[in-house]
Amino acid sequence: MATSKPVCVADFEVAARNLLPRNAWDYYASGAEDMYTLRDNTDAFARIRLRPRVLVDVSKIDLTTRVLDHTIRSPIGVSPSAMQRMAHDEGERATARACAAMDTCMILSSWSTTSMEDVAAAGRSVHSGTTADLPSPVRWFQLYVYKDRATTRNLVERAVRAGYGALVVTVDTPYLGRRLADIRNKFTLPPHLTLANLAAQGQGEKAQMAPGGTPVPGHSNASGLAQYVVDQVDPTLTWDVIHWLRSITTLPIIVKGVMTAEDAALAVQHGVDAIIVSNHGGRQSDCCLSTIEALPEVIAGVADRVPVYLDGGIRRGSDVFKALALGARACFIGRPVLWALTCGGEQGVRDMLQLLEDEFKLTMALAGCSNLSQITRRHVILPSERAGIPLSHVVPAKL
Ligand SMILES: Cc1cc2nc3c(=O)[nH]c(=O)nc-3n(C[C@H](O)[C@H](O)[C@H](O)COP(=O)(O)O)c2cc1C
Ligand SMILES: CCCCC(=O)C(=O)O
Repeated sequence: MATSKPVCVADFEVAARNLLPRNAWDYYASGAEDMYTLRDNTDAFARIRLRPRVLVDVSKIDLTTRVLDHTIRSPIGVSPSAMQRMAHDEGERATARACAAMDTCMILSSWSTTSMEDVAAAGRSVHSGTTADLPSPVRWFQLYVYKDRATTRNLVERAVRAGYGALVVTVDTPYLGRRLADIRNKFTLPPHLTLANLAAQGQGEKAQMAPGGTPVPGHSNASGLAQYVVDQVDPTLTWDVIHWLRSITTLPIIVKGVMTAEDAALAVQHGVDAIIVSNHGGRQSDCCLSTIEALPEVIAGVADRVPVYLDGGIRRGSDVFKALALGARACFIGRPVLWALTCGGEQGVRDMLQLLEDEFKLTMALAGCSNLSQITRRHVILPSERAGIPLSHVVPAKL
């Protein structure tokens, strides 16, 4: 932990940067290519301003929300990020315990360095220790679809058995984005760690990330990770995969990585249960829009038929407020979890989530909202509106 307690998410980042080995820091922090989208994800939030309402009783603020059929304590969940044991020996277990303690949703990566069964048990132990009637923690499993469908099917079946409540299918990664630092570092997983979900199904050798093998599109000189993706992950996926998944599981299906109205409408047509607007933290296609800028069109494409969540660039409670004002039902956090994990394991992640929750609650109070349904489109003002287009042209007043 830093010598003084972090007072904002950025403090966790500075502390983690000083603690992590280069290979791990670069992998966690990088975006693709020139990292325009990575920067835009945060900068675009900063360009949105609030329209606070006053003289509203905000002495009690209710942050609870529902994600699919689960009630969680606040609309701030945890995105899937691979290989968390590079940050802290307890890795994904610590994140699971922190999420359970904070009563929020954790999405576990397919490429965790702890098996999904061990993570499931870790999340559960916090709750079962003291109060028997507390609900099980909300955990979803993020799925990469392997070329080998038997491998994929095994992952899904194990996720069901381990009690995961939904599948989050990542759809923005037919190949890995070009992350220059990882290429320079020839990034691979440190030798004492494995992609535990694959190793647990007897595919330890597939979880090696050695350069060499099938040529990687766009990578004259690939990182071990990019090579692993090109060897294993199915780049032929189409919307048919949703129907295939439906044929093998009854779990709700969420697609992660939708950025346009067209794909949002297709996702609904193909029967998904929810959408996560995500550009993979700017790690896949550089130059695509920030997620907060893409959110309005995705919301329009969905037209209230399924819930829309968002990740990418959330670093402040006010960012969560802005996303909800623009129509997201909840937000998910990526890198800040890895920084907090590095700094203080489970306690670090709890502190970071608490900090974001406190900031969000204060933003609500200062904007005159005492529950989430009171956060509306009229609470935010976009750069185009600041530039002179009157808000009344964009959102009709509902007084
Ligand atoms: C180190 C790292 C690993 C990630 N691993 C995965 C993954 O395994 N599966 C996935 O769907 N997304 C993965 N992501 C993307 C995140 O789920 C999320 O979309 C992104 O980090 C959100 O942006 P933020 O970091 O600005 O909060 C990863 C992101 C990072 C930074
Ligand atoms: C297929 C990529 C695996 C991990 C990941 O999603 C990331 O590094 O961004």
